Amino acid sequence: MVDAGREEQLVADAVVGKAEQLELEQCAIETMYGRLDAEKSDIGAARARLMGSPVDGAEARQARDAELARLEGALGRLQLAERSLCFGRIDSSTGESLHVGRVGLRSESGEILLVDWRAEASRPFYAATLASPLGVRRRRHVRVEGRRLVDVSDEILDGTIPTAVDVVGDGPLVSALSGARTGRMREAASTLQREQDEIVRSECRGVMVVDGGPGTGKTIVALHRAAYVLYAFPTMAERGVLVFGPNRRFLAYISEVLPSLGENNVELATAPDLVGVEATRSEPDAVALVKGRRSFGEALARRVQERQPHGVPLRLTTAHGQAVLDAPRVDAARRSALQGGVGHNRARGLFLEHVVDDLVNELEQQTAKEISDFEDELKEVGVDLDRMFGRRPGDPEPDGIQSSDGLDIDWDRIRDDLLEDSGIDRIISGVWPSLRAEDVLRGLLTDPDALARAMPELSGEQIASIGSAVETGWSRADLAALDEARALVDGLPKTVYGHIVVDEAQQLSEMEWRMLMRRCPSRSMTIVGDLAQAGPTTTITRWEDALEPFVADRYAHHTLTVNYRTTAEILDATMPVLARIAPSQRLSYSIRHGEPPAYLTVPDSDVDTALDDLVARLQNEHPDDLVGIIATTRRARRIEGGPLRHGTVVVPAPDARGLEFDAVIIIDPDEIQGESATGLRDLYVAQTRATKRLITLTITSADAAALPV
Ligand SMILES: Nc1ncnc2c1ncn2[C@@H]1O[C@H](COP(=O)(O)OP(=O)(O)OP(=O)(O)O)[C@@H](O)[C@H]1O
Repeated sequence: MVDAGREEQLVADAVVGKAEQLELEQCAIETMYGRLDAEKSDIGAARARLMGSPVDGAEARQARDAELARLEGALGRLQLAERSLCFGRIDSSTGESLHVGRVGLRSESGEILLVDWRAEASRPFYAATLASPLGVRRRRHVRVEGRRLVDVSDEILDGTIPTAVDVVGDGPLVSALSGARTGRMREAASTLQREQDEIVRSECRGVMVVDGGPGTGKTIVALHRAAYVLYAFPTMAERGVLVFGPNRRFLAYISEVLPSLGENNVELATAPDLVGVEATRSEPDAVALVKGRRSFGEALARRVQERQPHGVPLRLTTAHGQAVLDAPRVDAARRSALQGGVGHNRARGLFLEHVVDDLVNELEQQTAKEISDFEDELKEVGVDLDRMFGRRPGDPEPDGIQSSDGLDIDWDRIRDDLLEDSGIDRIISGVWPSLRAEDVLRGLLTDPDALARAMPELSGEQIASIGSAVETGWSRADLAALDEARALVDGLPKTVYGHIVVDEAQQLSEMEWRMLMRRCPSRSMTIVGDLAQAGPTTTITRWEDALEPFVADRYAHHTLTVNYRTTAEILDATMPVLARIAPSQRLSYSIRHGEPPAYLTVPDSDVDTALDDLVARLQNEHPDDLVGIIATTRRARRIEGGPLRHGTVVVPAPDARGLEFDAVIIIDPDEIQGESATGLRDLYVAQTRATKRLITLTITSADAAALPV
């Protein structure tokens, strides 16, 4: 037992200890910022020198531009490291200590001042636990504002007693998670948890799938993984890293994470960005669903194949003679032209070359035969050809075939002529016309018979409506189909990536998986998603079904289990819905507690007033809260079109995936549930967006009174 006087002394020691610690850390941090400034100015000077030095020739200019780009990249990274340059420190049981932060820094004499969070040396900062301290005695979280140290917080991991130089406080994770949301996701390099860090730092260079319930940090892991790939796998980084998300609202939400991790070289894209075409038309989910199936791509491929010759001979008439190439020869030419997935239009040129080669061969043989027949005829009538051409006995036979006037036939020139011959081109166009990808897709969408064959589950009415909608623009499902048609017609996309991160991957249709895989020939991907949150336009219900066509079973799979977003009370309230949409999925484990969810009922005519009252009350009680109002698409549009409610964001339930708010108001679970075939999943998504407060407004028939339940 510690007596009162001794206790006071310990507290006083701790206070002095903390003040001293803060002072020491502040000194260390000032040194780091000093080095950061020096490195920035060194790079600035190197850049100025380079720009001022003369360059001689294109090669030297190219080399200089590459070096300039490298220096600018390095400078950009250092500039981005300014905020929270250092956020942690580990002290080993043997007395060594290491500061961890956004970039690596060394003093002028080469001594390590700061280690990049992605470096191997930083691993214990994330991986050490009480059960397995990995030689770490103390893990310290450091909080700076501007360049000023604000606080430190220590965890003692090796079981030793904290001393006056240890500042044991609240976990920084809890304070990070309890803070108000801003509408933009924040990076979490300083609080990445062990199970997350293991995935981020994985040595796996192929495909990695990360799933887990809502709020388990899948997006956080995916984005930190992208930053890690850029740091640790330079060859992948050189080929580019893409983060693919379901819509622009989501991309805007995550847009600040990578820059604040010092990485500006990552492309963020949605399907319209990849395809370069906007989806301007909506369509029934049932139609989008079948358009997203692989069989739709196969129908497109058949349409393109039908514009190539199969089992037919080719009759060719040219100024140099006529020839018929039989069907096996035409088929062989087609097959070799199509090798390597070059696409119909480029293959057409190769097919023309094969056909012309065959034609020249044929003409050569025909000419040789004609000459030899003619010679035979002349011999028969007694003409001595040797005398006629002045050949003496023992002279070699003429090399190649000669025309009757004694001149060599230049078959190479004839070949070149034929390649340019408009007549031949017309004949080839008859069997292998040049195509436009848009026309191929439009052709299929407006061909009721072909559609009925490709999509037997659609009604005649739906098929007719697909055809008539084509002229009014492309739908979201059309984009992947257009991408597929382009690959078939014009070959694989020019822009590919060394690594692709896919978020909300449960949303992808089979055609969208193909669209992404086309852009990642190395099959190096981080795929995160939650199949229980899948929307109505995907047929994928298991990761193996999505990946098998591309990598068979060669992929790693991790499941995250701790919920960092939602309080335990809110999570519990989602259990009945989860049990219906994904009975085999276990609820994640929440590390935070809070208010129980609230339920209100109002008549339809009072929804707007009830919403106003609710928002006013929330803002009064919790002025910093960001409030998400989630409703059906129709209702969300109506609310958005009404008066602006400051501090709120209105989101249609199908677009809420991935987002989060301090408080969420759900407007009518039944309406959301009835909006689509997967409405219950949309409801689950809506219920799992709140970090602190969840309020559900149920609409009753007009005459029922508003009553809290
Ligand atoms: N290690 C961490 N440190 C700080 N915050 C974290 C950490 N891990 C997750 N979070 C926070 O928890 C919240 C949920 O994380 P995230 O959005 O990545 O979850 P998710 O699994 O992608 O959810 P959903 O399935 O709903 O898209 C976010 O606010 C995120 O910043």
